[in-house]
Amino acid sequence: MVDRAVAFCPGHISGYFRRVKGTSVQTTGSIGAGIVISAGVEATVVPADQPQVQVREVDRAGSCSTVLTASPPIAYVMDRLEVTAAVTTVCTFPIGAGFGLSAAALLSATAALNVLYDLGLSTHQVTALAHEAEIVHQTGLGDVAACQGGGLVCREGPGPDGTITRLQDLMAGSLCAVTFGPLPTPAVLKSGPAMAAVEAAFPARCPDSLVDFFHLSRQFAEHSGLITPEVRHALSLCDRAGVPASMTMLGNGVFALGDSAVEVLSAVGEPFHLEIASGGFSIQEHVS
Ligand SMILES: Nc1ncnc2c1ncn2[C@@H]1O[C@H](COP(=O)(O)OP(=O)(O)OP(=O)(O)O)[C@@H](O)[C@H]1O
Ligand SMILES: CC(C)(CO)[C@@H](O)C(=O)[O-]
Repeated sequence: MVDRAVAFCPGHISGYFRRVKGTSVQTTGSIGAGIVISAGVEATVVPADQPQVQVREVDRAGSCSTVLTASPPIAYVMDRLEVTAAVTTVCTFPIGAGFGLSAAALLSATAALNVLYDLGLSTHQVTALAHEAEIVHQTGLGDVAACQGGGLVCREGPGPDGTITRLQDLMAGSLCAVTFGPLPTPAVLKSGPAMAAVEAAFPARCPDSLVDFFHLSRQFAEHSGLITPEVRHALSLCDRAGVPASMTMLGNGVFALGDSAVEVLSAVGEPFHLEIASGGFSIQEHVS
């Protein structure tokens, strides 16, 4: 009998995406490209009589505070699994800023619940359920599929079983991001005009390098209609300094590549240092 299980899942920044409506939730999602980042979500689960979720964020000073006391997509997972538990998620990056944290929370919580209650789900079944919750709640489209592994990810088919190519061991140089506040994913995904512009802007090929990824992402961002005034200002500073940069999808923020990126973005915010993760979600610990 396990008393507590802990799992971790990296986050994901989408550079460009296009929604795909399939014939089932598993074939519904998005195609596009992004990077899986080492910052993500750790989920700890313990048995409880009622489903409970606490969403905690650690700020830059290291202090941890509860930012939400509910997470409908995680509650959905418990309902589908017919289990109740107290789930605590902890992240070090802000929620709603384009770091794919809803997907990371879903994958880590589902994986931990599987261990806690010895449910016998395969990795594929854990991923399928997390993706289902993400699609049903419109908290994301392609992040669960991306966070099955690491690297620079190109998804050419929707859902966790779509064709996914991962470029690993990239000569990344320095990567960083700034955020100017949340851009709630469900609000954008539910907007017809926003999604029509996104569809028209989609660059229909995979990147062959990190620099190419920034180039394609920026082309997409420029045509997507999603660039906010703060993002425009930050992108102009990057352009002037010759720093490849684009908008974090879907968040009101910018991510950038290269040794001078931190300095340039420091003029508009406090940059988060990014690392490309080499793998996807995993169980960290279970205590009997
Ligand atoms: N760390 C988390 N732990 C638990 N639930 C979360 C977490 N992050 C997001 N969620 C759930 O997903 C909902 C939507 O979050 P949202 O998709 O805007 O954030 P995000 O995934 O960080 O952003 P994005 O999808 O743009 O990268 C939240 O209201 C919450 O219910
Ligand atoms: C919709 C999205 C841009 C943000 O959650 C991402 O999930 C994606 O690439 O599908």
